[in-house]
Amino acid sequence: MFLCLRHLVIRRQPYRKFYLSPNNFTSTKFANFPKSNRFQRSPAPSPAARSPTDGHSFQNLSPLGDFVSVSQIKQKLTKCGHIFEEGHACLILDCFLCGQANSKLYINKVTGDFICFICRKSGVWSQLEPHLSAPSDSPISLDQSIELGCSGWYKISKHLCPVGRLTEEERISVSQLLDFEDLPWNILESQGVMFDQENQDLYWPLSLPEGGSTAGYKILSRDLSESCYPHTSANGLVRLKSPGPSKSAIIVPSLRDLLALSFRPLDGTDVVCLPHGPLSLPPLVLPLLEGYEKLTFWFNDDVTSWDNARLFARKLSIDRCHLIRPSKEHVTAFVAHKRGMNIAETVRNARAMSHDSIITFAQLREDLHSELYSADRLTGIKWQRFPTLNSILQGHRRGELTILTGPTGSGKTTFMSEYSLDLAMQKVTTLWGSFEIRNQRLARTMLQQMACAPLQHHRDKFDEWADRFTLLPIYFMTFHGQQQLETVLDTVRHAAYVHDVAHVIIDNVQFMLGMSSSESGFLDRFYRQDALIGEFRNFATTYNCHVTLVIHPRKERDGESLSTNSIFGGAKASQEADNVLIIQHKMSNSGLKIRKYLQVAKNRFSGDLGVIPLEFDKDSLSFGAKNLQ
Ligand SMILES: Nc1ncnc2c1ncn2[C@@H]1O[C@H](COP(=O)(O)OP(=O)(O)OP(=O)(O)O)[C@@H](O)[C@H]1O
Repeated sequence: MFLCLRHLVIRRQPYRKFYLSPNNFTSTKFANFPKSNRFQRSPAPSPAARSPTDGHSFQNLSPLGDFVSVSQIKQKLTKCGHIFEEGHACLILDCFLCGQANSKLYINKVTGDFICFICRKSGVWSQLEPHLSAPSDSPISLDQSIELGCSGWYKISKHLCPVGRLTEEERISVSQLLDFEDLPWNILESQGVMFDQENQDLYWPLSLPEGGSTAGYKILSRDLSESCYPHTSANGLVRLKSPGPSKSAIIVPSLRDLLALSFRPLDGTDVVCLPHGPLSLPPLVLPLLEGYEKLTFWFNDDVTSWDNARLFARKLSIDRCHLIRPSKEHVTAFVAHKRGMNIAETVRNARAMSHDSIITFAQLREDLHSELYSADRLTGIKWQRFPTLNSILQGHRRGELTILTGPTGSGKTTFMSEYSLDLAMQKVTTLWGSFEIRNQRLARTMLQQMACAPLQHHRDKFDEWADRFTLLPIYFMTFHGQQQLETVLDTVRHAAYVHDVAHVIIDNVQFMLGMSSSESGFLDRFYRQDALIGEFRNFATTYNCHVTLVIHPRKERDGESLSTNSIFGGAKASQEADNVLIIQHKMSNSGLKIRKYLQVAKNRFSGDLGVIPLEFDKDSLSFGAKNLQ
């Protein structure tokens, strides 16, 4: 029944291991690898792992294949006589697959995936490699090619009309809906924007370069929210070109920001709106920004925007990225326009995002100042369902490691499901590694928790709820049962690069420790768990991603409370963790009822500890505040 939940399921496939970690970056092998691309090699998901909505991204086009480093790719290209240009995120060469005039082949320097926007051939390095030395007139047929058009488009298009056909009354109504009095209709018309007369949404084509085709649509709804069609695989850009050649661009998260900047175009500077706003920057979008020498992020000052601007800058090559930093006066481009502020000056004041290896306090001061004006950045994203958790932990912050433990069957998975759902509903991109229970069951629990009602009694509502759930940024790994640590780590790193994942949950780590129960096997498991925790700690820091590890307790004696010492393994788990959460049981005074509570046993951020009662509601499978539809 849950097959129709169209979330990407990441399936790890065997491949030749090859790492580009920050630690081995200095080796000669990778000496030429750009600083911004210090990511580890990632695995290729199988074609079977593709979701129907994700058919267009690099990641989903990746079949099985060996991996190579950027230096190996360069060597191979040179050996086969291909002249390439070293771009910021890609290697760029004339597309020998189609040979059409001006067609370019972009090869991602981190993943090795390739794309040509003219012939629309795309895939992974192992697919391209055999064709590098093929004579140019030999027929080339790649296993995978993508059609960047939108197959389901005709279903929507019957309600759409070009904005040029709107009556004056309709235009006034749209301007009011968007709170945009001086909406520049000429721009909307020239960009081919369409209006959905049924839902009153604006459909803005996401364009691709060179062929000028459409990769999907960015939709601005009447409630001012923005989404994409197709939902996750719309990978083009909305771009306002400045007159004349442009070597720089301002990157804004929303269409209203883009329109606001159309009034005072800056010489030689384009304005670009990302398909998924500040939430993710798919690798397919990187080639579209290759031509710019300078990129300036003008995002909001919320914690997700701030964190992701830094992540995106790493993907795009941080050396060319600038940021309009949150300050007391920080407003979005849309608000700046409404207030008649000096846009050119704001853009001029954007600061470079890269620092030299040695910096002074004067440079750090900027960051500290910005941090103070973005309170959320310090304290993290607040849970809607667990207000007491907010008062103890202050919020959910990137780059931290949390350990959740509790007796067998105490509700660790159920609690973590709701805890992560709450965050995902606030746009925290989440990757679930559920080794113990199948994704179908986990998805059912989450859907029930989102709906706050038992699914089996509301079958008629299933489609409505599933549609809502589909929009949440949640990905599931398809692992089940015992897995190799490296296999899981590779998948997690891949997801961090491709999907900008902000929260990874591993439930539970015992499934990466092997099965042995002999004495030496037991010690070995201790050792392996320490290594595992070290690896995930490293990942959390390097990728600025929050990792939550579910770990079984070491011993469970009836009636005895657990402590940080009860976590399975050595002391490494509690030492490395920033937060330790323990689900505890407590017998009521009458001895008839078991009460559960969540104990915050470690909190590195503020040091505050405490307990949160967990009242389980069986209908909604929920511990959190009720009536939160
Ligand atoms: N407080 C609770 N009261 C009653 N039932 C609960 C409670 N919490 C969870 N459950 C139910 O108990 C079952 C087991 O819960 P869950 O899988 O979350 O526990 P767990 O601690 O992760 O288990 P394990 O130790 O096997 O990993 C589920 O069916 C869940 O719906």
